[in-house]
Amino acid sequence: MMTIDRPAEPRGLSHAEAKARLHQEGANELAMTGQRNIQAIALEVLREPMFLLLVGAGAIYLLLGDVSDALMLLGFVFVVMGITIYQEYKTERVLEALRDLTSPRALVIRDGVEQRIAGREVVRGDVLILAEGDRVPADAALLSCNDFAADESLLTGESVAVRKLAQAEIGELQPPGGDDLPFVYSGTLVVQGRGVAQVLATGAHTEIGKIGRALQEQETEATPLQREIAKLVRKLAILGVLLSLSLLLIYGLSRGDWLRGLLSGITLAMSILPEEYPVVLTIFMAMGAWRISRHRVLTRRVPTVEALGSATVLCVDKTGTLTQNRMVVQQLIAAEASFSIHADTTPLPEAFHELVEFGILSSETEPFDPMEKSIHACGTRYLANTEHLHGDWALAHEYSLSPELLALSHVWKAKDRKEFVVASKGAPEAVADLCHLDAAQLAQLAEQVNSLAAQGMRVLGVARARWQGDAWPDIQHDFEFEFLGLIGLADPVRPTVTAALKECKAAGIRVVMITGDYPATAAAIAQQIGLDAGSGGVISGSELNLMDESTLRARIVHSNIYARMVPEQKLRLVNALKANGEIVAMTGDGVNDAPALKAAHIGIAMGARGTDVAREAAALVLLDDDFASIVHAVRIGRGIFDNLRKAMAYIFAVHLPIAGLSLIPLLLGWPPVFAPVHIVFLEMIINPACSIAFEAEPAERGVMHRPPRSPQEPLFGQRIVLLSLLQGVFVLLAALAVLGYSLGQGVSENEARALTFSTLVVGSLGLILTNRSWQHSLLHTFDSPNPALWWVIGGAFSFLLLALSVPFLRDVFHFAPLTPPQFLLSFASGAASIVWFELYKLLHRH
Ligand SMILES: Nc1ncnc2c1ncn2[C@@H]1O[C@H](COP(=O)(O)OP(=O)(O)OP(=O)(O)O)[C@@H](O)[C@H]1O
Ligand SMILES: [Cu+]
Repeated sequence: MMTIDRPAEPRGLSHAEAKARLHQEGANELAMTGQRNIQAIALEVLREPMFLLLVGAGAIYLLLGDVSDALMLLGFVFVVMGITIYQEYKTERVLEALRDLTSPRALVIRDGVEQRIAGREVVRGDVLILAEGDRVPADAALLSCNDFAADESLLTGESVAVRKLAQAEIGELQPPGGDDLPFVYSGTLVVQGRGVAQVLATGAHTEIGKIGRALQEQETEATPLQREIAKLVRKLAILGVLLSLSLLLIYGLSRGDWLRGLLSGITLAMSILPEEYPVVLTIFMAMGAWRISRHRVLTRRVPTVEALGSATVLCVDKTGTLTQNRMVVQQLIAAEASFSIHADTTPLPEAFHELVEFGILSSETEPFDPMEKSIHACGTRYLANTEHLHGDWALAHEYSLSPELLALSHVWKAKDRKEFVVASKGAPEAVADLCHLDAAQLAQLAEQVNSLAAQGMRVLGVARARWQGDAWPDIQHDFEFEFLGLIGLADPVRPTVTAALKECKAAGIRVVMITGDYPATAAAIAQQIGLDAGSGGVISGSELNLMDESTLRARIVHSNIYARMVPEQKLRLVNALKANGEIVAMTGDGVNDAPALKAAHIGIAMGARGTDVAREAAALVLLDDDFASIVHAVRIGRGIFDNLRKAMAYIFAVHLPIAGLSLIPLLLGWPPVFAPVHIVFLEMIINPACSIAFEAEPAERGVMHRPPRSPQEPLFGQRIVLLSLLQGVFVLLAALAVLGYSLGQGVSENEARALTFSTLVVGSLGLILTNRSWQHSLLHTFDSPNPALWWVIGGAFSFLLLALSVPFLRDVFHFAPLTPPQFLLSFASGAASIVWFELYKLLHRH
């Protein structure tokens, strides 16, 4: 594998050129599927059963000759429709913004500066930097590359990777097929190497665009929560239809007035109709994803928001997630001597010069690996003006790191020498293996490695060899390596990690460290950050290979540190944890992490370090790669689930008195309390209350002090159903009592209706307040701010007062004016109906 000298760094397009071209030739995107515009949303709303029922009710009013009732109802219909469409539109926008954020990015050079831009902004002529794991954003020709191969199966169906070679002359773009061509195609995957390429075609002009195939979002299966809610909705819908039909029959047969019977049937159907449940679920998930994104975590699959709250194990990489991935050479060991690097001006003793020299020779000339960068920096500091720096040597051959041998070698051609110089570095045990150390040397080495690793340092071994001959040996073992020493690199831990780990512990979430690093290093870092290693000790990659599934499942319960793991082993760990019934979140960044990320319940890719492949496989993307952000997301996820449950309990509870008041008076032979217009009024409280007010409710203080929710635990457990039923029953009883009492006092029908309706409205506003917390008293919740809630409650209450006092509205609602004592009676009864739940909370807490 020969390296090709890179041509002088290309400058790429200028910003102005790129902007003009984007304007002229259009964005680099394929037709998207599944977008909803406002017309589509409106159409969907028009097909809703609620809307059809309202139109039906309006038609009946017309038949009955009640033109003003009919018009009023239709007027309200438009208000409710407006609110619904606005909400859905807003949700859609939120989802779209998320899609934009999570859509592919491209690394380009513009004005000579590397920068990440949205894939859709790539234009013809842009210079792209492509690396292993990237999705190619546009059709392009390679200007330079290193050991480059692409998976073009998307276009050709051929799954074997295609080797690419840069060419000096960029010819015409050719269709895919065949090795050693310079062209790469939009949508295909870089599986090996790095390269710089110039864009030849974008958007619909690319090969994939010509096929007219859109990169489809993968089908998402319904989550348990979605299924649970669908089931609930089905049950309630059937119940509603049956009850409404019975009411129609009873009314028609007993009173002979079929049209009014139909109207009452429709009113009842509207009051039971469970249309809020799926809407609320969608809104909560979308808004939740948006809230999480403000903590620099992007949600690629929205239902993950729900899974976050039940995560029991977080499996995280060490380097870059728990630590900063800012490696600094800290200690050198050569033969028996050791040298600590400090800020002072002590020169580096001669004994260590070769160690650093070969450390540099076994690194890239322009390194991007933080370890290699820091070895270079060390050389610049100590070896400047010595004969140990070789800027003029040419790299003749290289052997890369592999999971089987964690070492890499570079073969150099010096101008003034006949023989080649070989430099190798890698995991100490791998380099020791290359050097064929004897038992005594190995024992001494192990001691030295452990002394560095115990301080949390990453340790690299360095070796040297010579080579004469024309052909390169196949494997690194064929060189005669001589061991030069050890380099210890420190990687500071992230300052936020310790606190985040504490939070996990309190929240009953286990944290598991999976690292490619040496066991002692992993253990030392774990100790520094307070990660509990578990009673089973560190498990290494080679030990893991010897375990069968059942052993692994037994051992994994007691061990939280997995060292010297290769990415492929992450999948086994995920599966073992899943088999033990855990809900697993797993981080990853490389190409080989994708299967584990997919298998985990919550795959988390790294935004800064991660590859496109990892991002595509993951459900969440951490923009700052920080472990603490995962914990934030979990906390938000738990809060969202709580709020969802509160909102659902509220909807459930509030529909009961509405349905009861539509049904029971008729069964008792009393005048009907409700017409459709009253239901519409109540919907105008319920809808924003559950979707806006509960959504904005701050998480309860204890969310991270209780164990994860079991995924089997339904949103509506028996206790919750029972309690919300009771909440509804009490409001119903209060309203019925007011109705019965006032009818008994011989007041007019309209007065009785006004009294009952006021009681119901106050009761349902009370339900909102009391359901804000299932732990703390209503008064306690005044401390936690929620402006949206107060708008909803204030608005509803003001509108009630208007409906009672403005003559025109009074007519519409068929109300009679109330005296202040009468209103007070309604208010007090409504408020009293929630007192029991406050007492229940109080007793339950003690
Ligand atoms: N550029 C390199 N030169 C020499 N050795 C390397 C290099 N990169 C990695 N290694 C060796 O391979 C081992 C594993 O590296 P790997 O990249 O798998 O770990 P990592 O992914 O950086 O760590 P983590 O799993 O904690 O994120 C390292 O501990 C080191 O010994
Ligand atoms: Cu020297």
